[in-house]
Amino acid sequence: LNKVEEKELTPLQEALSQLIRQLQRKDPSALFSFPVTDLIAPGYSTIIKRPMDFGAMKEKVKNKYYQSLEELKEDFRIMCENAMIYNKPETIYHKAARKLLHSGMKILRPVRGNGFYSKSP
Ligand SMILES: COc1ccc(C(=O)NC2CCC2)cc1-c1cc(C(C)=O)n2cccnc12
Repeated sequence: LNKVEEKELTPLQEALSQLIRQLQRKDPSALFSFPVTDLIAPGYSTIIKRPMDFGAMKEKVKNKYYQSLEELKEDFRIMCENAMIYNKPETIYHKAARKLLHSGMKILRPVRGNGFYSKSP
């Protein structure tokens, strides 16, 4: 019988998944859950060179792309900064991104890599 082996999550994957869940609670309208398309945001793909969203971050955790907490933090920052670059300051998206960045950093800043996972010695 082909046994479906359940995917054991590594401690890092567990920690990163938990952090993303906490961060997503700060985005109740799910404006950052999925990729921004050129359809809803004209010219987006020409302006924003490194698109990022929570779905992509979860995929990267699943594929063991992240080697450290720092790399997740960087993607989170890029995601928020993209929204503050593309959307004018008075838009709900720019304001939501600024708010998300601040509340998200309160969650991520105190989280200490235990040294084992961070690349830098
Ligand atoms: C996955 O992205 C989205 C998903 C849903 C919505 C959405 O529900 N917009 C309604 C709230 C007022 C229209 C908006 C967005 C959205 C995010 C963004 C970001 C993050 O820049 N955005 C920019 C311009 C236009 N729409 C958006």
